[in-house]
Amino acid sequence: MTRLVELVGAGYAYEDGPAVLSGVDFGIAAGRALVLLGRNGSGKTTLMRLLSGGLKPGPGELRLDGAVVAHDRAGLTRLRTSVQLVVQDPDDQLFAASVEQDVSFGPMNMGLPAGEVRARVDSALAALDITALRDRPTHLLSYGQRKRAAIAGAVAMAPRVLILDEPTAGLDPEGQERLLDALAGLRSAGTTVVMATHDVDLAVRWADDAAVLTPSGIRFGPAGTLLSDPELLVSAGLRQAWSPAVAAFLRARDLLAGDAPGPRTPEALAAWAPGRP
Ligand SMILES: Nc1ncnc2c1ncn2[C@@H]1O[C@H](COP(=O)(O)OP(=O)(O)OP(=O)(O)O)[C@@H](O)[C@H]1O
Repeated sequence: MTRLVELVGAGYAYEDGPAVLSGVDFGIAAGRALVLLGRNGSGKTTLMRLLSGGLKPGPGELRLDGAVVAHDRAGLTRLRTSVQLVVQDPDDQLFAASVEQDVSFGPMNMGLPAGEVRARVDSALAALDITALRDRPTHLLSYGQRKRAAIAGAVAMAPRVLILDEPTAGLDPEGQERLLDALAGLRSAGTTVVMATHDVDLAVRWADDAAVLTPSGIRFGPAGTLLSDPELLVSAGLRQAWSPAVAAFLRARDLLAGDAPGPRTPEALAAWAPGRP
């Protein structure tokens, strides 16, 4: 599995504080949907900021395509054309007067020609389904619209890896589905997407791989396996996911073959149940 960006032997402590992360060997593999889970304060945001260059690991190193990233202007500029982080609160990210101005800021700052900037903005707005909001002042957008505008700003940088800190938090169910559709479109266009979330059900449904931050370190593996492990979930302060719990219940009653995947959503269970004995 090719790791686009990775931390090797990495740790981080904020000034005057204890180490938040230590001994981290962890990377983002091309083409996989990766979810980060862990209790409040476990270090998810810190990990994402290390992977996207906002923080410098100490000790350890960050590598992009296998080469150590220098945390200087040239190194970080190169990193940011490949890896983009969208922070949790869109108001920490949006700063320009209109959606178009905000989304075009990154590509303009890269010195791209006007036509290329325009094409990237058009494509990012379309990907997040906010083309109609192009001229709207950012401060007049709804929270969900601001979330999508902030993500569009990162998408306009055409990153290979898009890292999202709790992108669905605060969105209503329809807003969550719209966002997941947008992420599915980005993934099929070749972008590797990583998200931090506290929503274990969403993680099971969405992710290929999971990284679970526990007091004894980061556990990494296939999302379906890791997030069906009750002990791991308890150690990470997470509740059990709905679909593995339902599958275990059905298996215990011989309603589901041992290796068959259970229904992934309540709607799928409702559709599946009538045909069962
Ligand atoms: N700028 C900072 N200065 C000092 N300590 C910080 C800073 N940012 C985070 N921390 C501390 O680092 C630890 C990890 O925080 P981090 O934000 O990475 O956790 P998280 O898993 O993203 O949490 P949450 O789920 O609440 O968003 C916490 O103990 C936090 O108080």
